[in-house]
Amino acid sequence: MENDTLMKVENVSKLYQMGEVTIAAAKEVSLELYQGEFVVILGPSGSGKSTLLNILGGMDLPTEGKVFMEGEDVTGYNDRKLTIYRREKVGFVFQFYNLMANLTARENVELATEICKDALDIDEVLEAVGLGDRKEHFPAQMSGGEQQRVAIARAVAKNPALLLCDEPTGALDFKTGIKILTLLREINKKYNKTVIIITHNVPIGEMADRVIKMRSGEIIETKINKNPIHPEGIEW
Ligand SMILES: Nc1ncnc2c1ncn2[C@@H]1O[C@H](COP(=O)(O)OP(=O)(O)OP(=O)(O)O)[C@@H](O)[C@H]1O
Repeated sequence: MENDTLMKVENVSKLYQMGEVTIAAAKEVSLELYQGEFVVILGPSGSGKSTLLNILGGMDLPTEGKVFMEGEDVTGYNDRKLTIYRREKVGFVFQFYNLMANLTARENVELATEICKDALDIDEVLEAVGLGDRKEHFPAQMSGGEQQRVAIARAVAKNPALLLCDEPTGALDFKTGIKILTLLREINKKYNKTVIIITHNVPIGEMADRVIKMRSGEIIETKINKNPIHPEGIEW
């Protein structure tokens, strides 16, 4: 693991006012993310994982605190700058792929890269995710695992600084899930991308360089894995 800081989260809270009650979806969260690191954020439902992910990804702003990407204060961005931030700095991978049904695998990736400055070669990335021979297939002609590979290619081809994955194996069977985790680790190494997975699936933490545990909007534990295991060694 390299120690160049990519992101800094400083005392971030996200508060929701529900009538008389204030809900803290995130409570004074502070953390640093390093270049090329593979991080798993673990926590049960309602622990604040999505809230943190949305803030890291520039989809939401905190009520309090600051977020820095490569030294720049994202929390000070206006809407236009936030849009550029999401477009150029962050690649998203979701549980349910979110592909365009009427576009082929290649076109899905192409569409995402068209608006990016430093996009990678689409065909090379599709090869890297193991879809070299399925580029012209539509999502309906592909398995869930293959669709998730397209979604990963789409996120990676933008050449973002950060890859945010929200329960990327949540809709997949165990074996396919392991393959997707293996792919995410390969992408992390090959492109030296910082990858963050959020999940409630505890064993996935074993493959990470660092595991961050959340509960009730707070980070309750951070663990560094000196020897993260190969995803094929994970069982759930
Ligand atoms: N827009 C909102 N308004 C009010 N409360 C919210 C809002 N968004 C999230 N919360 C609350 O904040 C807490 C954290 O939610 P969050 O979605 O971040 O958890 P999570 O760990 O991602 O859960 P899950 O795994 O179920 O997606 C929850 O108690 C949730 O109900």
